[in-house]
Amino acid sequence: MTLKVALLQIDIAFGDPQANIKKAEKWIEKAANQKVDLIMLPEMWTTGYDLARLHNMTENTVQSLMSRLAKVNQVNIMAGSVAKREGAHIYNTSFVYDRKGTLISEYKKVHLFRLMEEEKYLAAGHTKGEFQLEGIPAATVICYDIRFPEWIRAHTLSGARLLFVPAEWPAPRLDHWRTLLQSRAIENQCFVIACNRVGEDPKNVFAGHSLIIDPWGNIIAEGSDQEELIIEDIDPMQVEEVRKMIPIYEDRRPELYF
Ligand SMILES: O=C(O)CCC(=O)C(=O)O
Repeated sequence: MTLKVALLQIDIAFGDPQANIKKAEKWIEKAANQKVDLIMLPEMWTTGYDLARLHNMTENTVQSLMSRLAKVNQVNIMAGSVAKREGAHIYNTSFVYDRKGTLISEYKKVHLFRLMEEEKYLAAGHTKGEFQLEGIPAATVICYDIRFPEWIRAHTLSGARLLFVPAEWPAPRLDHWRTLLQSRAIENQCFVIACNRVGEDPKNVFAGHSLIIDPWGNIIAEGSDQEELIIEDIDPMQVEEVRKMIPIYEDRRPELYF
């Protein structure tokens, strides 16, 4: 069984949730018309990194909208991440909805990125981002999380075969983006499906170059640095083939690693 995946590589209006939600709704309809199985958005796509004003912009209506769009279009939606308030804290939180519109995953970014001052405005999550996508073990991590190979390995050790990475990755470190994502795919023998934004905010230019990488490390789809709908088929069975050929999970020596 193959899965047709659509990445919405969009620009994000700084601190303007209404404009961003309207745009996402249009792009989701456009992708759904192409009969895809999953639609994915980037990181913090309702607000961008307007962190100082986030307390006025935590957007909880977006959850019911994503659930409705998933159900109406009978498509899985990996809804990137948005700022979500819980009590006194705001978290960089990702959501996944299945074809019935049911919330099947909620993940709060664990590693906060100091270079963009996340630790000043956001609280860090403490739990893994595992879920089942149409019976396939999958996981979400967010942007900076990919610099922590132990965190990704923790997810693949408990079964993840598909790794989703919503991001707002800046252009000056495009080489890191590509190399880190390819490394995570090769060393964990899993698919990596990474949706980055394009455009700029007052402090950063963003790279685009969203990527879909197979478990052998081949880049099977790559965006440009412009807004774009990227659609690609993936075959999750490829994970088993690669893991059989080079059985790293059997050959690990964890007793020596700490
Ligand atoms: O690690 C990086 O270079 C970029 C990370 C980032 O932009 C983020 O986590 O939002």
